[in-house]
Amino acid sequence: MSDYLSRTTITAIAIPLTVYALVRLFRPRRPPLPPGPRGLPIIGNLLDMPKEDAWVHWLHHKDTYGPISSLTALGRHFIIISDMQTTMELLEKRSTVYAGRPTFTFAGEMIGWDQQLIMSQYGERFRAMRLLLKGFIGSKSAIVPFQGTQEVETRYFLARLLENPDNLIANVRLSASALSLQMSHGYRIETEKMDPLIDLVETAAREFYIATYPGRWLVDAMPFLKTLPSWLPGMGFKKTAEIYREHNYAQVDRPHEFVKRQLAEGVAMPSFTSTVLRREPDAETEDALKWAATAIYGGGSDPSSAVLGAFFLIMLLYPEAHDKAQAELDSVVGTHRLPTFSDRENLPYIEALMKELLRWHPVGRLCIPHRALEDDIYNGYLIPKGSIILPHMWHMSRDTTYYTDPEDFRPERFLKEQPELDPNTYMFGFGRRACPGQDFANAIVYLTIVMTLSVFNVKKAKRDDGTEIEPEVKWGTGTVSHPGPFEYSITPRSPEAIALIRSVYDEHPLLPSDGSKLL
Ligand code: HEM
Repeated sequence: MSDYLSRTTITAIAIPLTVYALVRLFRPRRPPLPPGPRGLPIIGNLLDMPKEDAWVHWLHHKDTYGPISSLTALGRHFIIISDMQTTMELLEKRSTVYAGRPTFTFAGEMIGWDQQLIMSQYGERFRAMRLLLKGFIGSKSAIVPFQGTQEVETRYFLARLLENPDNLIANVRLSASALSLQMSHGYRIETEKMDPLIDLVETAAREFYIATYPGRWLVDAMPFLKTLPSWLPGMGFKKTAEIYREHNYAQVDRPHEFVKRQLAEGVAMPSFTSTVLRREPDAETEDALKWAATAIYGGGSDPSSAVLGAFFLIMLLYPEAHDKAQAELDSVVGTHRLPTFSDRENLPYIEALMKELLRWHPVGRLCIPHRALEDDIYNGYLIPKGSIILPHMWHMSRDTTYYTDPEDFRPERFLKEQPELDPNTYMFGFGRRACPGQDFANAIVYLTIVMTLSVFNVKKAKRDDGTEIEPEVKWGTGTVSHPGPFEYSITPRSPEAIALIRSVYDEHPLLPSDGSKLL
């Protein structure tokens, strides 16, 4: 009996083991992940993840592991791509596979940032938002109707700069916000005091950075925590999520309702929101509309002001570029009027300077992460579904395959008979997630540069003894990299320039802001 039992037991154990061994032996082998640092049991590469300044942290990956490398932390795969060819092959050619964004329980599900275009997942709602934006700002011709507004706003910028040259960066931001909100909602901001809508948007943006800070919210690693009752100890994050959620939704709903009231009263300014609302959209389209409208100012004003902040710093560091740009403006436009959009095609040096500005200081050095929506195989490596993809744009901007002496700021590289690679092909991102505001962004940058240089000299500040002060070059470490504070001198070029700047108040008297109409 016991013999029989032991034989049965052995058989019962041996059969499944044999089957398991055979399955393993004949199972198609999963290709390896791209190379990367060796991880520890359970936590994987958690200790290899960046604590701050992620783009610097990943710099060495290209030399150590090649153009594509990987890490796995707490079961999540991160793929770092450091060259153009791999990026284009994956994110452009296989764009549907890589059209996702990382998911966050706290920022996404609990606060609702996954409703915002920039964090939304690929699908019908995403496509509806992108389609609405495409018709409005998705091409050079689409933005033409807003050029007049842009010219007036940029002239206000010059006038504020003349009155208060010390507030350069705040003024740049104000201008980008003023323009974006006019385009998105026909909303005129307060310029004398803090505007309530900008206050709300900036609060929500600050909270977004806190909410997506890697490793800060335990609920991202253990999503079940969100279902526990709020009175339990350690559940304070639920209250925080509630407050942040209120701000996130308010920044979307309040300007949208403002436009609806303006339309009802027959006083709505032309804008993205009023144009689509006039077509009486169904509920789904209206929902897509209000979140897409938020993307115009939420997605646009920060990177645009970062690029312009970099422009002013670069003018101090490379005075020869400043002088050449001014000389071109003087010969093409003259000094009796301000440049406009119609001058753009006759200003090749300015166009080259804009490209070099984008390349030399990539404001989004690691792009916005994409997420693989299915398993993919590239060059024999497995990129598992759910992997977070980090395209290292800074590396691309410094690649000597495309750029000679990449550390030099040299607009001439784009004016050669064989121009070097135009950074517009990658600095605005890739595939289905590429920036929808590229032409609008270039228009903002163009007009600010040409109008500023035609009436102001942008130079290094001087000490009392006349010696120049070298500006401090320090770049912010956020997702969008702004320059740190630096000293400068911005002075009008002539009395004629002063008169041109001031003429905006006669030609376009300042209208009252809409701040008080935002309920
Ligand atoms: C010079 C200024 C700008 C730069 C350098 C820039 C760059 C970028 C980059 C690199 C991305 C990520 C693309 C990707 O994931 O592959 C992006 C996304 C985005 N940008 Fe821009 N951008 C700028 C201005 C603007 C403007 C003016 C708008 C306003 C409409 C805008 C709206 C957006 C939105 C909504 C997204 C998210 C798209 C999505 O997830 O589908 N950006 N931008």
